[in-house]
Amino acid sequence: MSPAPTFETIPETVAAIRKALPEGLHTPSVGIVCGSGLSGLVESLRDVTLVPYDGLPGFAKSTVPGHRSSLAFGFIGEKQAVPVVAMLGRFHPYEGHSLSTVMYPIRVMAALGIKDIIITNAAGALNPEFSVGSIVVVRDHLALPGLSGFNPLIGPTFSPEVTRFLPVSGAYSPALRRLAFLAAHQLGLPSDDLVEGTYAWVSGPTYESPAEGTFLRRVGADMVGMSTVPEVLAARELGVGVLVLSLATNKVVIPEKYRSIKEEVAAELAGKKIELPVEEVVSHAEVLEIGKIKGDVMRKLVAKIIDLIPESVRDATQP
Ligand SMILES: O=P(O)(O)O[C@H]1O[C@H](CO)[C@@H](O)[C@H]1O
Ligand code: HPA
Repeated sequence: MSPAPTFETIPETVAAIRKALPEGLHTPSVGIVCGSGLSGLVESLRDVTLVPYDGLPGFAKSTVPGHRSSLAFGFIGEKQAVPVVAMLGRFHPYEGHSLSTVMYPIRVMAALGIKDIIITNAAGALNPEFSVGSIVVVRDHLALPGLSGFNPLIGPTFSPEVTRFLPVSGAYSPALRRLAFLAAHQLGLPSDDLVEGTYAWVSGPTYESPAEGTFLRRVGADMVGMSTVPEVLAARELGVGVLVLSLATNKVVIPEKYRSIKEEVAAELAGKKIELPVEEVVSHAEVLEIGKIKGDVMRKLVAKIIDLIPESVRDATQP
């Protein structure tokens, strides 16, 4: 496991990044986190400067296929040239990274000056009304590891300035969520493409068993994934406005009724012909494939949302 970075290394990391950047990009106002297979979001950026994670104090290397290990700085927007920084690749606890390492890039982006962050991820759909390819504007979360003793903010507070007891009831900015739906409308996306829901954070790296999927659905989750929530907490702790967009890359297997091998054997012994069900299995290859198919829509949506964020909002800390 990489050593946990602390707030004391932030100035050093910020200085190393700024040294690699042209003047106009020193203070990005919006951050973007690219989820699995979604690094193509960078194609919306103009005048890009890449800063590899390798060599940045406190940064690790992403080991997951579909995650590059670089920060991309550039400008987005038709109406205005908004300076942004995108993480091409994130860190997940299941890779063996500490939660501090997972949150560190968000804290660095906040120190660089971002006021808002758009966090994207690939996730499994639990809500039966969602289709593969739906984009979910996250309105709330269920932090399963957090509820069971692995809250990312356990331990010494990150810096003397942040609160010990972070409220998360309003973590997902209503103002930014509103802009997401306005942006979808302006892009002419079909209304079913963009929906709202609650994201359940699990540790992974296994996908959910049918019983786990059933449990998560019953307790109110619409989507499930292995990332994002630590990043949301790190951003909110520092007053950064948060928008999370989850791409439904697969449906989580939630059986209406379990297949009964006992009944199948009985039927076989009685000489009856039975039809065997097709077993559904999720794979990361499928997750990346949907990311590729929907990547362009996600890219246009994120660019449009950034274009719609009024300067007054970008320049003020989100409520
Ligand atoms: O959340 P992101 O990084 O998009 O990736 C999602 O896809 C991977 C599983 O296929 C897991 O890492 C899950 O969290
Ligand atoms: N479960 C957890 N994480 C995921 C999934 C899933 O089904 N799909 C993509 N990331």
